[in-house]
Amino acid sequence: MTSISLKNVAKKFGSVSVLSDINLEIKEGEFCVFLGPSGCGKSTLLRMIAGIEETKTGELRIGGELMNDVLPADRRVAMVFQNYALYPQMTVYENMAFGLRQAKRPKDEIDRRVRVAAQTLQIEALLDRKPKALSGGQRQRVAIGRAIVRQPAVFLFDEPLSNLDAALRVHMRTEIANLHRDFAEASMVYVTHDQTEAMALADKIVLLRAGPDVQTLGSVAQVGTPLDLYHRPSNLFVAGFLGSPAMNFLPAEFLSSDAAGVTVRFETEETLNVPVKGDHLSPGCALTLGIRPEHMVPSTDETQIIRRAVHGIENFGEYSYLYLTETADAPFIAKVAGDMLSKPQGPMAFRADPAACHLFDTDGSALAPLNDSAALDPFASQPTPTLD
Ligand SMILES: Nc1ncnc2c1ncn2[C@@H]1O[C@H](COP(=O)(O)OP(=O)(O)OP(=O)(O)O)[C@@H](O)[C@H]1O
Repeated sequence: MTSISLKNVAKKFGSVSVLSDINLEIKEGEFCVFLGPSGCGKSTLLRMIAGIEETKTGELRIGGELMNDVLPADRRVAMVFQNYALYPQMTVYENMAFGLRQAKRPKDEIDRRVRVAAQTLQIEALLDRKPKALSGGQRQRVAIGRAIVRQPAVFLFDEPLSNLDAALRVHMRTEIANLHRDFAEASMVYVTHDQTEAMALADKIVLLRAGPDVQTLGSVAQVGTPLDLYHRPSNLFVAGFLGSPAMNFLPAEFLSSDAAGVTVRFETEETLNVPVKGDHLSPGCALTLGIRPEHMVPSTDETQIIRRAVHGIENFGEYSYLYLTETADAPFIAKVAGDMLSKPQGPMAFRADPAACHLFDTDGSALAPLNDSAALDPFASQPTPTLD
């Protein structure tokens, strides 16, 4: 049993609170990613699981056992740090063997475990080198190897790839996914502020948010699978955090609600229907419509249309961004296939697929979809194109 459970966990540094009321269940074998903006408390939460930071408020359990007062070395966790934290005076072999020697494991067992881990990570040829003679990617492999040899129940990763260049990050990401497959029973908790890494690796994302100022607390904004958070954000923060370019937000006025959903009107007098529940809303109340750039599809339809002038274009060959506002303050972007436009132009019509539209209440919470499963992945029911 290597599940991790946090109940009403909070954290203060002196008088400054950084985390409040964290309740989480991470299942055995699950790959859980803590994602969120800088300073929201991701690393602090990870370090609390590791035991490097104390947990004085709430309950932290690993495998059902209360860990609040258990020393880091006795938690069966291994942590991989962003800066690798290798001992510069030791060889790769000695770095990987260090924890086992401290634990007074027999010499032949240490040797066997180090060599198996080195083989898994393809660093056997580097065992006699010192860290300064390694590339960034090789150093990170050694740091991961040092975690593997301890055969932990829980792997903790604190932004392990952020010091690597873009190509190597993608490569190491695959290696970490393979590690998860090879150590299927170990739970993995991974901190990053990179949403691509989170989407690619996670079984479950815990998206944390910081308060509006440094005195307010980090808290959980939403927990779910990557696609759950992407397709069904429960609030404006989650909707705006995941996705690049970010989701477009447009102020809208509530007009009516019926069995087909909610109808809203924009300043431009255009109206849209969104399949969400709105029985509780009063006419005229202010809402926010959310639609992702890739769901703004050029169209000749007459209904469900948003018409805007194209003020700027970025062509990337495979796709382009059309900028539909003059200023960058509140960007409104359509991401369209290919390079359909070469210069700005007057009003152009985009169809906003109802299933891909989100509506948010004045407090920022998402209005519930009429059909939960459809909203989770609005395009799941579309047939896969075939090559005839
Ligand atoms: N030892 C400490 N003493 C005082 N404040 C701390 C300490 N460690 C962290 N903090 C504060 O706690 C908050 C959360 O820090 P933490 O490093 O957990 O955030 P993070 O989400 O991991 O950020 P980043 O992505 O920038 O690493 C920050 O405001 C930070 O300044």
